Amino acid sequence: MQMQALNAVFEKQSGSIVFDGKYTNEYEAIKLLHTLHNRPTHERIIREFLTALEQLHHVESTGVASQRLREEGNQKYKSSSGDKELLLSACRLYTEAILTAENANNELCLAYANRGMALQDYGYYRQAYDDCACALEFGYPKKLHHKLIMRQAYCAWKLGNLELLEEHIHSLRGMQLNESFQRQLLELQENVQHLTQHKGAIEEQPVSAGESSVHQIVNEASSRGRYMIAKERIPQGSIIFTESAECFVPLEKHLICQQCAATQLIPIPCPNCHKRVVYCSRQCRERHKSIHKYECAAYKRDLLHMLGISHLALRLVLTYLPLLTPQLQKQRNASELWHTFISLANDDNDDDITAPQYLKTLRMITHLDKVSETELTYHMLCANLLRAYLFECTDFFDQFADTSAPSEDWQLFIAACILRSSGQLMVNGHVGDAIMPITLGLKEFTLLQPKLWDRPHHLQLGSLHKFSAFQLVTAMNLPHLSLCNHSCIPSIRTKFEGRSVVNYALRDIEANEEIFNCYTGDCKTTTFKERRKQLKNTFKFHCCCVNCRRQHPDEEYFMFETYRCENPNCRQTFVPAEKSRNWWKQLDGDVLICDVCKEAQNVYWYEDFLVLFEYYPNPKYRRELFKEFERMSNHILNYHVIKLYWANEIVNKAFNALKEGCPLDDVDYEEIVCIIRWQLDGITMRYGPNSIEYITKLTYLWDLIALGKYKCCTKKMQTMLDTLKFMASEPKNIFLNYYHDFIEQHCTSD
Ligand SMILES: C[S@@+](CC[C@H](N)C(=O)[O-])C[C@H]1O[C@@H](n2cnc3c(N)ncnc32)[C@H](O)[C@@H]1O
Repeated sequence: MQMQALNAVFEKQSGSIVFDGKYTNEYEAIKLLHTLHNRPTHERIIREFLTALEQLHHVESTGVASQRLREEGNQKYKSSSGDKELLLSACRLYTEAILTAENANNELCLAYANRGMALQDYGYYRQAYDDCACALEFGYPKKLHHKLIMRQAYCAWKLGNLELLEEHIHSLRGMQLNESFQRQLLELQENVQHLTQHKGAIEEQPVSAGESSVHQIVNEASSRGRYMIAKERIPQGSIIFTESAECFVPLEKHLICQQCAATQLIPIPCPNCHKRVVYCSRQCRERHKSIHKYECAAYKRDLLHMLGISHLALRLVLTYLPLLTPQLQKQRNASELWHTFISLANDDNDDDITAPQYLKTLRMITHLDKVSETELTYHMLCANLLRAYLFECTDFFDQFADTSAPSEDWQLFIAACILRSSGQLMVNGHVGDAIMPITLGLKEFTLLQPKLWDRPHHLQLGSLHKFSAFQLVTAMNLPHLSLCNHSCIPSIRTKFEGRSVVNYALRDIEANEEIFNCYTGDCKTTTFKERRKQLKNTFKFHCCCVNCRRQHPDEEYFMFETYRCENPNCRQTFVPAEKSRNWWKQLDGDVLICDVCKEAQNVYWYEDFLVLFEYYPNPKYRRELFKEFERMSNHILNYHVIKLYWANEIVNKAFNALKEGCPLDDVDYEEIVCIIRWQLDGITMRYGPNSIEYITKLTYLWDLIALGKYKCCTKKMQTMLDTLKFMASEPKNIFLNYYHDFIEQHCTSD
């Protein structure tokens, strides 16, 4: 509905835009919009659209709904008496109560207070501490403050934070406390003496932003622009550089921390924008304030997810503009503002490695001059809409009141800046991934899943495979990583760690060799034709990498698509024509034809397999299925995509059967282990041994080891453990805990 409304708004506007001549720059493009004879009509249409998007809510009814949820939570809490699952169920209900309350503060504070109590019982002390602070912030009854402060003091003690503990003890000393609270206070005072070390556990982990000197940027006039090379030999697996994104946005409405991109969090929402923005801590909420104050009204209207890359462009402008304002405030009009801004972007005197991120960002390449008029119009209209939003719904432009240029000129300039950032991000933006539980809905939180955890950050036995998938969660601006040019055989592997990245050498890189990223799927997962199209459409170049220069650039891809002809007179290996390659995803679709003898394959082996798969719970058919899976190799070679796909389905089915109480015997387990190991070898071939694809599928094997169904030798285990280095720390800690809790004891020495 909203998307349709947006399209209608854009359609009404785009009809009156006429490009006369060649594209000049973002400023001129926006000026074209600003000087249209019917601009007042356009402005009215946008205003009406923004008003229609407003989603008002009734504080009273949200309050009532929140209260109901909190009371349900209370019941769970009361019945929990030490039961961890029930305790987490209570936390989950309290979380819903917090999200539902929105800004019904009288309920919000109670929901926070109750969640804080349950989280403390569970052992999430940092989050419990913050919940108490939130309860106080949103108006928890004054006469009960001592309860929350006592809880905060307790959590501070558990977190080893002496400073906070002392602060809260000090407040408690000034309060009237009953006997029981006096006793608790005494105990806490004793704890102060035990706590000699300040561990500062409430502090966010510092992000290493240092860039090592093993690489450098080459800036010479060439059609492929700047690029990165190795200054010295970089061995496989070593870190080339790290970078922390100053700007990112969550993708697909994922409820991740808007400040640090943590995916595993107990949410502290902004109460004013309909549960669309959450943080992992109060500290993150505080740090994000300078951005959120201008985005809150847009989230409230659910506007930003409709605008794709322009949202990240807006964040770039909101983040970097304050740094540029000193140079801009003396400029008298939009044209001067623009020229000053562009001269900063063009001034590349600074060394590219050490330049601050905003300068690197300003200098990112854009191909807006090469996009179609339709595409350009779309991005112009998005930028203009965001400009109008900032003007109509926020006080963003007030900050320029004392500068030389009038507000109208600042508006034009800001829209041009957003458009420029959008163009840059089209070719420089990055998408970050995260390992998350497979079945988790968008509004669910990993840490609050009752059936998953045994205690904080420690999974229940047999649950690791729930982390067998990853999702794309962030769109990020990483201007240093963006300096890597593309190759279909990349030389780096990027690990996404919240809003930071660590870039490892995928293989040995020799001194002076160029360091390549891959902007598309690589040459093993996509065809030459697919990549060529994407690189041309989005990145505006033809790839001439080592692979693309090969006589058969699809050779590696075809390794996973090769068949042996069923025709006894042929029996040749072949790769089907592109249009029939997906025959197996839709059996009544295309026919598979041998490329050599041109005979249609009747694929009986595949149909037999599918029938057996349906009868999986029946042990007899299951055994047959395993055999049929093996026999597939008579028809599809190597680590064929079909076999890799079905390996995963069989393993999944086994774990689902286990969940549903369908017993598997030792022979089944042996077969499943063989399939998982084969699958892991295939994934290693296709995606690499340190890939997120490999790590996520490792979870199945680890669960079987933990359940005592497979004995793994220490050496093999060490190889698996080594891959964890390529994981973000949030899931890595969970994997390591799981290893120590359940796996270590099952490893054999030979
Ligand atoms: C993310 S930027 C890479 C850094 C860029 N070279 C620069 O100077 O800012 C992507 C753009 O670089 C250029 N590029 C990247 N890889 C290339 C390649 N292999 N061959 C030619 N041009 C390339 C294209 O213009 C592409 O749109």
